[in-house]
Amino acid sequence: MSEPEYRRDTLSDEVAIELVGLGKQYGDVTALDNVSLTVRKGEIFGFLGPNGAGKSTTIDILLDFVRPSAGTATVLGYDAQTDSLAVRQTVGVLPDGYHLYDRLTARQHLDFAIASKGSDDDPIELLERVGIADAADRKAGGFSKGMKQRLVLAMALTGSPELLILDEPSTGLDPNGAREMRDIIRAERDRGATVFFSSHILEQVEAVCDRVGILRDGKLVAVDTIDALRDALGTNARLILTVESVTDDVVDAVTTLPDVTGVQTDSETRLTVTCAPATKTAVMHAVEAAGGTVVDFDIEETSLEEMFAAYTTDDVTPASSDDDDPELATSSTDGTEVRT
Ligand SMILES: Nc1ncnc2c1ncn2[C@@H]1O[C@H](COP(=O)(O)OP(=O)(O)OP(=O)(O)O)[C@@H](O)[C@H]1O
Repeated sequence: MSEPEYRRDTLSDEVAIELVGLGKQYGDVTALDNVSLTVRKGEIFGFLGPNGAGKSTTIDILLDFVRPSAGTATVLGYDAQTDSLAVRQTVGVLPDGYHLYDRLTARQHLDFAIASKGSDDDPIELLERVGIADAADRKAGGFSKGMKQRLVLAMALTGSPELLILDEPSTGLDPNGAREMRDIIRAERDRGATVFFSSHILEQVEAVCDRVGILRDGKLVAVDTIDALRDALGTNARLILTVESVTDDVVDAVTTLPDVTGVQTDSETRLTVTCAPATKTAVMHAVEAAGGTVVDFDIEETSLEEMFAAYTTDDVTPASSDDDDPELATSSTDGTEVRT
């Protein structure tokens, strides 16, 4: 058995993508710096990061469009550089800025993809999946941005690949298209495929991803579920209390608590308290001890944007999740589901 075969057999059981110490230098620019990551088979993995973080460079290395300066990338057990033909044959790809042939129809593009993959897919069925079957015999040159994106996705789905690598798949899609994209990504995972995709659209990522990795300046700064990353921030919980009467005593009692950074009286019965997550219970106790009666509460979780900013800018620093307050991880007094 040859060496590449051996590597594929051993690694491909559980691992879809393996990056080890991956680095890429463009002259003085460090596009990737010692990135190590394992994407498991069968998961939907979101690859996030601000503009210029290195997402496309990583994907380009996986597909051997770009050679790394350091480290290795393995795709379904194949070395991305030495076995790049096998990778391209096996993987479904939606690259950044894919070039379509203006004078060929959607059907002809699919025929080409089907022949390249050696699959027996029906081009119309593929076009139906991505919602452009009625444009099968129109030339791609006249397609809108979203239609082009859908056509490239149909090409990526050809041959039911074990792994889909999608670079910004929602680019150019309207809200319906974005929803259909999410449905397709889930359906692909459900049939057993692995989906690795980069995105700026955080709601899209949260809606479908099992785990995410966040790149910043070429470094991988976090890998986990969105919930775990949000919990790890541990900052800026906002507790919105409805109290029978917001008295001065109640406000004073809350304001003097340690780890309370803001108290705002919204109305005679509403108080918004900004505090560390672990202080939320103490706030409720303080209100009651000062003679207030809490009739309802709600907790605002860190928004996706705040979370993304925390991991990718210097303004906010991710903290440990050890100070989470399990007492409040239930529901508010009006039965509304809340999260800490
Ligand atoms: N061919 C190239 N020559 C020089 N620098 C490059 C080249 N390709 C990428 N870079 C640089 O490498 C860094 C990473 O770029 P990359 O395109 O991978 O980021 P990205 O995360 O995909 O960004 P975006 O979200 O804007 O697409 C950037 O600083 C970019 O300018």
